[in-house]
Amino acid sequence: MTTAPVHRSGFACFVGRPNAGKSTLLNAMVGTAVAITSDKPQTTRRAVRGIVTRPDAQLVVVDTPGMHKPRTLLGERLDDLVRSVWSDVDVIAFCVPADEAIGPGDRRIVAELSEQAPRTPVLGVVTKTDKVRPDAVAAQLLALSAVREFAELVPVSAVRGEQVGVLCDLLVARLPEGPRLYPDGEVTDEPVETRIAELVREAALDGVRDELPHSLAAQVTEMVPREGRDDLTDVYVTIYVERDSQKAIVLGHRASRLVAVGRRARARIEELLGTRVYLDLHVTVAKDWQRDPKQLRRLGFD
Ligand SMILES: Nc1nc2c(ncn2[C@@H]2O[C@H](COP(=O)(O)OP(=O)(O)OP(=O)(O)O)[C@@H](O)[C@H]2O)c(=O)[nH]1
Repeated sequence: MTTAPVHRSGFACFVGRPNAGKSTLLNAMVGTAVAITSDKPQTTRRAVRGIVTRPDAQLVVVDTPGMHKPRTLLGERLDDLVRSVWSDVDVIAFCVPADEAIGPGDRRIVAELSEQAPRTPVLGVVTKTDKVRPDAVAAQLLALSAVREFAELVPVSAVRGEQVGVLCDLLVARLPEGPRLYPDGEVTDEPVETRIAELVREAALDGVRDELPHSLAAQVTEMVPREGRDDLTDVYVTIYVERDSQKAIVLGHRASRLVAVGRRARARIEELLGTRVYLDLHVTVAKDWQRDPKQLRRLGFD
């Protein structure tokens, strides 16, 4: 007698300190760059979803911003967002990088996880295993196992693609039985405008120094097909900074930096839209937008 194969579907999320490698892991798992990544902490500000569709399962991965001690209104909103995601998923992967000691920040997140999602299974993931020797990976797994009880412990290297499939299998195993939630071929349900704004922000963040990243936001103000052309899209994006000095940094000498940012972002947006793109970037100062409820709402951080 044969039984019908089981199909599972549901939601997972990656949790961890900023820079733990969550977005990179999500991208490796989905196979397409959905969430943006950078070497600056706190790059991710939205619950971007990556969708893995395979014959036996559909896993929707929700990427959350790195947790941190909130210092601004934006910080508080981000933490609220993270918590609302936790209580809404079937399985959580708690990530720590192999090359950094587990510290109070990690323990705080773990404690909050236990409080906010007491019944959700949590997998312990050691990321960036390619950065250290195998014995250090083993030591980190041991250290992680002392933090709390995990449903599974998994070492991964998103950059080398090592163990990413294993992690995916373990996440899928924790999903309930159910039909597909999204059509085949869909990798994210983020609106295209959001993905475009994120691509611009990613390009603008590249190479800037410490304090700017948190002050930078981007928003698509208009996106229209060029009249009479089906192969060209006009895209208008505003980049927000908090101070004049930051505007000068983003623009660069005679706007040379902005031009380079535009060139890089345009290539990615063309890939995304499948048309040629005319990209118009405009930099504007929105004073202290991270602390201003009205501005936060306008930029979509409700
Ligand atoms: N060597 C190595 N580097 C990695 C790996 N995964 C991520 N990184 C790097 O670590 C940095 C942070 O990665 P992200 O994926 O942006 O980290 P995140 O946890 O999503 O960060 P936030 O968005 O700030 O929460 C980037 O420079 C990545 O290239 C890995 O498997 N190996």
